[in-house]
Amino acid sequence: MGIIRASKLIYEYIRRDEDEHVEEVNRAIDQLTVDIKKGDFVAVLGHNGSGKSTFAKQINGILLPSGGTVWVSDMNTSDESHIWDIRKTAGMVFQNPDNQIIGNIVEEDVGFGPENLGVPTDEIWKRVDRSLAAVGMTAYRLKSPNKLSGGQKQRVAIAGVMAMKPQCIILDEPTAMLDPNGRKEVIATLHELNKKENITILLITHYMEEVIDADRVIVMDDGKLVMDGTPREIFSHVQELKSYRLDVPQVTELAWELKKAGVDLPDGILSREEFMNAILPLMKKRFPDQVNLEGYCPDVGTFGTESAVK
Ligand SMILES: Nc1ncnc2c1ncn2[C@@H]1O[C@H](COP(=O)(O)OP(=O)(O)OP(=O)(O)O)[C@@H](O)[C@H]1O
Repeated sequence: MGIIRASKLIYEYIRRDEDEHVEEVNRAIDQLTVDIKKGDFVAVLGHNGSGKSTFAKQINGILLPSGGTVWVSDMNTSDESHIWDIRKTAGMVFQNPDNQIIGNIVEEDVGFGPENLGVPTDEIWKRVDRSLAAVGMTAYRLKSPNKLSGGQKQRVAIAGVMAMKPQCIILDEPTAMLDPNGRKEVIATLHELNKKENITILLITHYMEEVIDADRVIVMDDGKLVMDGTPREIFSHVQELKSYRLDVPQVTELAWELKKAGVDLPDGILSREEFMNAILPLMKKRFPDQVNLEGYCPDVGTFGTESAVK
């Protein structure tokens, strides 16, 4: 059984008037059932308001279910006696690292979580060393977080969560405030943590190119789980994704348009090689003077971003 499980989960935001009468009920999560395997890298996609953040907050016990159940490592989040163990097991990283970083210098910030948990001092330092190394921030340990770039700050926030030794980390749009380089740094860090430390990752994101290397992608719409599969499977369903108001990576969209026009291309996300192999003979035929001898047409490279082309 998985490390995070939700069964028929319902969450309703309820607005009440001064007399505590219910004025409005907004069902943000509607009968969501999902089972996340330990060690998986799972990306959660969904349009604004589809319920992604509400789901994340249920895992960490910030919000408790209105119906159904969430288990983290077999602990029911509705059982108050488990709340601290649940938070140690499932760490949360939010969109804005400034809200999560409190230390005056980086190493102090990373040690803050374990210190609060009462971890002995020498063990705290071991964890700080290990966490900073894992996110590639050892060289910055004595710097003030204010002097760091957005991507570096977010890596410090991730190190701070890692120092609590979680089995999984849930990240709610951790790259939303970062520039493309910062985004790449953070996503690469998450894959390192997942592969080397076997930390389960649940990444909520709006950026399609960030889900391409995930083991599994789940798509939410209107509080429900509407798609579930590998990135390749999910991106094979361009029309369905569009019906949930999700953008498809440019290169996938291009491949889809080419297929509609009769070009023989494989389904799903194309590797650069698959795309080139399929498209180059056609390009050479159509624009013989513009395709160089290495078989690389510079214009093709602009069809998708590096990461989307993979
Ligand atoms: N504090 C709140 N009070 C009332 N309704 C809320 C609250 N937070 C979220 N909602 C509503 O719950 C639904 C799901 O919101 P949620 O923030 O979970 O979606 P999301 O997929 O994370 O969106 P986004 O991508 O914009 O962050 C939306 O209809 C939203 O308006």
